[in-house]
Amino acid sequence: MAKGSILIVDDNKSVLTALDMLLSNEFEKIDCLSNPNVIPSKLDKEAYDLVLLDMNFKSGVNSGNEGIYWLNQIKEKRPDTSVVMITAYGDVELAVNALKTGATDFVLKPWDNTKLLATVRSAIQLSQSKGEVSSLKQKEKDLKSSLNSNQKYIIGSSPQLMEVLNLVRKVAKTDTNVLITGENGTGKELIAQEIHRLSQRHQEMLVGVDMGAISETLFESELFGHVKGAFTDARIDRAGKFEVANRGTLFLDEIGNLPFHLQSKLLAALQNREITRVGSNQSVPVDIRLICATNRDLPKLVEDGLFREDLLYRINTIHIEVPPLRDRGEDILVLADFFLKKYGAKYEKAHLKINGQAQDKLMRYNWPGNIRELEHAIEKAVILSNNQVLKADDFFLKPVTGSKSTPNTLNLEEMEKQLIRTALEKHPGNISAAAEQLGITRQTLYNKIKKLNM
Ligand SMILES: Nc1ncnc2c1ncn2[C@@H]1O[C@H](COP(=O)(O)OP(=O)(O)OP(=O)(O)O)[C@@H](O)[C@H]1O
Repeated sequence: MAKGSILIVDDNKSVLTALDMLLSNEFEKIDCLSNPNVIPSKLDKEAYDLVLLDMNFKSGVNSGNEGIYWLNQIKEKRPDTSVVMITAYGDVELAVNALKTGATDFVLKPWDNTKLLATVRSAIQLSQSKGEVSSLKQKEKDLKSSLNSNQKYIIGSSPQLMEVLNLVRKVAKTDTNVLITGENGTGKELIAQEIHRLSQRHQEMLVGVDMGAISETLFESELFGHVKGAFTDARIDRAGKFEVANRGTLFLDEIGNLPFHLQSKLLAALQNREITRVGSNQSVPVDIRLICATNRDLPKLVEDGLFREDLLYRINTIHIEVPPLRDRGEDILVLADFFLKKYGAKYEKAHLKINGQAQDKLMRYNWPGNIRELEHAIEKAVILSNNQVLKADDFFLKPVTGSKSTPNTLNLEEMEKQLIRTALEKHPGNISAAAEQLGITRQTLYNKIKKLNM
């Protein structure tokens, strides 16, 4: 017996009985109604794959209007249900009218059993496919909203961060391309997520691609998709990131790592707003909002011939620079407190605190790994400490070395900062000793720390 539920509505009892007998041999569930007024309450209780609906209920009136009326009612209540109209009159106009209103098909009385069964089967199939499409669409919607709800909060209250967030709010509502720059771990991806969340595309996907992690051979297939057989491993058709992000936002992270010879392919897709899957010759239009991020100096890469100037112009309509954590003053402690609560809860160590000396240490450190490094430092301290109050020694921070903290282009102010930092690192929590090492008084050191916004 085939899967399928059918509601037959006809005021002619003998028609109802004949159809019931014919169809109940073939399909799982058949219900009959002789009074169409019961249709709405019946449909409230049950979803049918098919309604076989009489066109003319009032004897002597063959306008078909009552059938059309009930057809509309059914479509409104159950848009996925197929409706096949039954009429004794071969009126083509009526049939066309019913089809235009949303009927799936038309059957004439007296009917031919084989033909009627074929019509019913295909109408049921259509309704079941529509149901599947609706449920897939719903699943897609749920998936998108659950993906988008994984958004993390942006913590911080420094004027530097506020400036960034103001810019984010301004550009989010537009469709302009945005380039986000900043050191590793400053929160560039988080800013991209925030732009998407505040944009008109927020119900669609934010699709991220790490341009530094895609192998050159798979670049085109990853971004533009491929058709079955395009290359040895292409066993099925597959959409690329551009297509998946259609109507949403495409986030190209580490754009500065994209090899030069692939940049023109990306540029072409962005300019033409269409892509062609690998192995296909059909172009597909795509509607995406583009956000790129990098920790590299793109104008310098252009100067060195490593990044296309036309691509840079295309991606940086709006430029957002995310400042490093060391320049965000108060944010260090605000974020430290946030991560303390987060990991305190995770490792079941509630009400942890950071003492003054440890706060000083966190404030003075230059955080080359930015917020990511701060988060790891706090997590580690929470795991390893046995006390309620975390002390300076609980934070294992890398000694300030390497090119990031001492670039060749230090100016006088930066050199001063650097020297003060090193002295403070050497004498954690002991301002007097640090001042002595620097050959200045304690008060002068305080004044300098304040003036240099350290
Ligand atoms: N303002 C913030 N509030 C809370 N968490 C933050 C904030 N900024 C960054 N983070 C967290 O720090 C980590 C690093 O952030 P993110 O990945 O966005 O940085 P990024 O600049 O994109 O890094 P990379 O350049 O290495 O890709 C993430 O776990 C992120 O959730």
